[in-house]
Amino acid sequence: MGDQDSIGIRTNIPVIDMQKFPDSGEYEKLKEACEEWGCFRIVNHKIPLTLMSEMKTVVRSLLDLPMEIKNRNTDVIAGSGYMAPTAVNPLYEGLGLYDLGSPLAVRNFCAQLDASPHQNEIIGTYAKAVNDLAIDIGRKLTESVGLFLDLFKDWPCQFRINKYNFTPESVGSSGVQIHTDSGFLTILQDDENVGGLEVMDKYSGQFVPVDPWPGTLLVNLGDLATVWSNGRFCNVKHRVQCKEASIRVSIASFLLGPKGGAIEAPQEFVDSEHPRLYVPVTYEDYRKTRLSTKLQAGEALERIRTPCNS
Ligand SMILES: O=C(O)CCC(=O)C(=O)O
Ligand SMILES: [Fe+2]
Repeated sequence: MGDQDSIGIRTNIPVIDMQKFPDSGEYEKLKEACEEWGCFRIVNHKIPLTLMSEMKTVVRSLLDLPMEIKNRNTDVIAGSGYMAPTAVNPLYEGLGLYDLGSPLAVRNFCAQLDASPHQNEIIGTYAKAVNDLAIDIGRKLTESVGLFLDLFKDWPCQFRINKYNFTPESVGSSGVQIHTDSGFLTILQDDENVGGLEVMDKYSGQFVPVDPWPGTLLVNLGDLATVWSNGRFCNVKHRVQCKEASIRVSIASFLLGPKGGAIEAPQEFVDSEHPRLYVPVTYEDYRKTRLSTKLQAGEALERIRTPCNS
């Protein structure tokens, strides 16, 4: 699925039209997108375009705050707070909020950054809308493989506001190295003008550029989607490259996993031909494994393999 160039290399990620559900053809496309790419664009989602652009304006101004204010955005869970540029990622910085579904967490985040009541209102509205959309997509994804579960209702969502300080000197270098997301799924509002995001085609190993497409959103599946689906869904490898000398801003919202509960493949995905690949794991434990091993591109899944594949 997706377009191919003249020598058969896939060049475009799939597009899912949210308004076409419950059309069975769209479910089929969604399933294929999850299995073949672990990544797709969504069009005709319910997040108003005005809210998306107002949110971009707000996050740009938060990222422009002085360092001493951004540093007040401290971790709530490991790695959830402000990340300043580092030697490994000198062009990247990000602010973070855990958890989007909690009005109190949103208020705390805004208070730390001295956000105005207007900014607070926009962040709160966006957080609720994206949280609801993540749950809706999660549900459609499970329906696409024939399961009707209310799996995601209480799962926390975290967001990261990413800024890439691209300059003429940095063209050609890396903004964020190759990685997979560790949670279940990610909704990304990428920069409407500045490209640089690339996803890996799992067959060819080649990177495919994800060009900006204003008004749409990108969905990436993470490691826990691979665990839940017993290896059917692809945890897409991706990276951000500096392609042009312009500041790039994106908002990534991660649907992580059940709070404190373990995630495991349902029995429907396990049979003699498809033995259980992974032991049940909580998001928190899996995240610890990723951080302690520094394995960022899905390799940490090997650490939770079922010992005897029963
Ligand atoms: O900035 C982007 O487009 C991607 C960011 C990303 O991959 C992430 O935050 O996990
Ligand atoms: Fe990512």
